[in-house]
Amino acid sequence: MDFLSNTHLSTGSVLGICAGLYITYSILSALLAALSNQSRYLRSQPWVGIKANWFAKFRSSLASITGTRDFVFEGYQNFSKNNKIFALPSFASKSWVMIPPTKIRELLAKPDHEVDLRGVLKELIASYWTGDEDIAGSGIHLDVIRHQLTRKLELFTADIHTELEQGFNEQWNATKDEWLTVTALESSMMIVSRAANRVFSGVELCRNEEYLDRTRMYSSGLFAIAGLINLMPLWLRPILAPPMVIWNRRHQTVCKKTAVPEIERRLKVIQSGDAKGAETDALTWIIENAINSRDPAELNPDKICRRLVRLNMVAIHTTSITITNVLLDLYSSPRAEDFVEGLREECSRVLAEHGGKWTKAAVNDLVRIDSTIKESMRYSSLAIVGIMREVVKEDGIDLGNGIHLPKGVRIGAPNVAIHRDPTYYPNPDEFDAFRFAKARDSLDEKGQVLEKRGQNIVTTGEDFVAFGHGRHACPGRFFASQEMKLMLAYIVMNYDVKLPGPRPRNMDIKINSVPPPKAQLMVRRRQ
Ligand code: HEM
Repeated sequence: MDFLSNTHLSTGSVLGICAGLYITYSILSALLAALSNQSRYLRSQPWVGIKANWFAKFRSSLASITGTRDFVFEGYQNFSKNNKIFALPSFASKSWVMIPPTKIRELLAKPDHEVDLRGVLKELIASYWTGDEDIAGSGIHLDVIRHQLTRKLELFTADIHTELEQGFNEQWNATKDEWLTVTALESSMMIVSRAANRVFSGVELCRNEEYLDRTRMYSSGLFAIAGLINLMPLWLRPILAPPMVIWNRRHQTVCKKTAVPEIERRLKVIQSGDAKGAETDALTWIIENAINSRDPAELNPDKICRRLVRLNMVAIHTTSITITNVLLDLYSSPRAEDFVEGLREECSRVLAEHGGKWTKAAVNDLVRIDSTIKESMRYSSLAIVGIMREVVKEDGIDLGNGIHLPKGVRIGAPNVAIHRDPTYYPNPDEFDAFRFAKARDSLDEKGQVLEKRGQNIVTTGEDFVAFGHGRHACPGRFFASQEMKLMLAYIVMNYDVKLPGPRPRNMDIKINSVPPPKAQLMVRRRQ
């Protein structure tokens, strides 16, 4: 007994000493950080959201959990409009230095060894704790998105449409006579995930409910856990983060169980040189690129599976949230009836012109559909702060007009405020579905759609930053826009849709804004 209680005591003491050391370490690091160049620099900048009261800095960082949007609008009016930078508090993470839209081009022209995106993205998903650091933000699956997927989109239009149709039949299984209530975000996520996985890994996996469920749960779990980890002070993370991720890893294990047999089958086919035996999709391209890399580790089926899961992670939530916003914005608009009529007219006309089949060329002609989605991305920005970068150049960077940002400073752009700036968008607080279609919707003397450059959804700019901008702008946007356009076209042609009440407000959490998970739609098959 003595021995046991002694052991118990000594374990307790060791834990106590460790905790003590850790807290001392945290306080020392906080003091050192406060003395660093970066902190001195931040202290000398104009801040938003800080009121003259007790613990002002701490209270403003706490308020940033749900109040970042207001801070950004305040800073935009007071500083960005005068081409100045401002500092934005951020709870439990580095504060942001917000640059005005006029400086975005200059920032994005800087090479990656001066301003870095990857490190910021890795931190947002807390990849140090949540895992897969070896593939997060780099490598073969990203090359596949950038090159093969975007170039070969036309091969998949019909397949995506087939899966969307099946997905809607399952998720929005309404009749012509009765309204069915569906959960907007959840049902969209199911439909998007099925259609996207057809292109990522073929018919078998995209119709395997367990695989789809687990990839979705893994991503949602990871985003939620990363969000919580990022809210924790640094010293608490090593204690709480490891147990938090254990359960989520289980989803990844089940994904592997389901997908690895298919991956091994493909590996065999492709390695045997039977090019025709392998389906054309992202999985095949990942394997081909892995073979070309001449790195045997890349051919590990587990690693290939983790890449497939990562593809799901970057693609499904972003697309589902965006299409949910589109539906909530469109059908809650006082002009919904006119917009929907205009969209239906366009879809029927374009489909007839293309022989009744959805092809990439047909989707390209959906100018009003394109505009409606783009308008919603402007009006209900997913990112409150975007173009996230960190200065990694030793002696900092210059952005002209005397703006110098030292190493370690985290940079962002005021997305929400740019998208509501009347200089770029007349009546910015109105959801005008055909805002971007008006210039393109007229026909020339040969009956061709007049293409006004820069109006379509995939074109990014200093005034449209929903997909980022510059060389790191979302490489999946061509794929995402094709999927979302086919989806909206399918909805307006096949369903009547209404909201059970007013549009529910999106939920702001730090720098992101998402539709409430319980937001509902009422749907009915068209008469
Ligand atoms: C509507 C849906 C989507 C939205 C709103 C969106 C938005 C974004 C944004 C804002 C960025 C950061 C760009 C920057 O900072 O300049 C980004 C990066 C990225 N997105 Fe998307 N995205 C969407 C869909 C997709 C899809 C479907 C894929 C894959 C098929 C994808 C893959 C990626 C990747 C790999 C990156 C990192 C790029 C890099 O590191 O250079 N995204 N996305």
